[in-house]
Amino acid sequence: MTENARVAPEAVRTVACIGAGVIGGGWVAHFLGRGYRVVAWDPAPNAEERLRDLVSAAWPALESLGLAEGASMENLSVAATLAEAVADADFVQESAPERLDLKIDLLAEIDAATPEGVVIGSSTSGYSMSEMQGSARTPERLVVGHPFNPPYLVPLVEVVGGERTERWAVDWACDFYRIAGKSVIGMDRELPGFIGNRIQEAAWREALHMVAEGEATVEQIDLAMTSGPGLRWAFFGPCLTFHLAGGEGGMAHMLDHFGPSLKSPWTRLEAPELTTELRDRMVAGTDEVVAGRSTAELIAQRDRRLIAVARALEEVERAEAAERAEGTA
Ligand SMILES: NC(=O)C1=CN([C@@H]2O[C@H](COP(=O)(O)OP(=O)(O)OC[C@H]3O[C@@H](n4cnc5c(N)ncnc54)[C@H](O)[C@@H]3O)[C@@H](O)[C@H]2O)C=CC1
Ligand SMILES: C[N+](C)(C)CC(=O)CC(=O)[O-]
Repeated sequence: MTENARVAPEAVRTVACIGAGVIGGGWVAHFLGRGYRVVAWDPAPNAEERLRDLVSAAWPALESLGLAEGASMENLSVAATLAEAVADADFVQESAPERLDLKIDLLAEIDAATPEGVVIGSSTSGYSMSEMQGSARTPERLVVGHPFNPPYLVPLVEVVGGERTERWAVDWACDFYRIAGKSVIGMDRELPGFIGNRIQEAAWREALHMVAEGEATVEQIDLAMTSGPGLRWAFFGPCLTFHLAGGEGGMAHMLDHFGPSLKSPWTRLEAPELTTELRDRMVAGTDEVVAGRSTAELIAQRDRRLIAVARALEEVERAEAAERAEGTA
């Protein structure tokens, strides 16, 4: 149902990036690295210089990952006005500050200036599109495309529409982001914080509780994640990781064994009721992800990946230390 779109996702040539700070600039670098022409607009007086610096700094990483054919920093232009930036766009990515009033007005302005049938994605990290699309004339083409920082290296983008978004726009955006090299989660309903932020904000809230109450230092919290769960989450995620915590009994044994501790005061958050339905859903969902692999196979995969991540980090750290010693870092 993407016939409502002006161009097919695979025919996109020009992307407009509105707002070019940390995330907008990261999107610009990503799209350039993938061979698109990018037109950016940002109202800050030093925006162009800052953006070109960000892209230049990102370029070596993009080169080492492999640039798309024709990819070049020369394909970036910075427009003088928002209307100029979106005039020839096949897709628009909005990455302005996270303020609801600003997003509502800006998305209406982008919508009014953007050619018909062009999908507009917002990088918002928490607002729902239903909250933001109220003033747009054609809200049916507005979607959330929530990235992770930096968008040119972290692949995930979460895509979801609002109450007034049409299905074709969500499908189109999912297809486009995939073609543009992203790992896409297309969501069929709006959730506060989407999926990734909902998970990481829970950990973040606990970290802030611990620092506020003097229970742990920032260093301890970061070490706890980078030497612990974070290493595993890079490849298995919390569900498959805890499946292995149940040994041969897998997720079922894990929930039966450790489920009651969800109610213990380890966490300051309200715990969900571990109903039979939730337990069974977790076990079935984990079985799908396991896809027939034995516990031994999963352990071997996990260990190979842990070693690979550790080696890769060591290599980077050694290179940085050598650069520091040479005074180049
Ligand atoms: N920083 C992060 O880690 C992440 C941020 N996001 C989302 O990305 C969006 C941008 O956040 P950041 O890049 O971190 O903020 P930022 O403050 O680094 O960049 C915002 C940019 O928007 C520009 N701007 C200000 N008013 C504007 C307007 N009316 N129209 C267009 N641009 C305007 C600013 O000059 C600035 O360059 C937010 O919605 C945020 O929630 C999403 C994922 C991660
Ligand atoms: C800090 N943040 C909530 C804006 C972070 C994100 O939205 C995603 C990320 O990059 O972790």
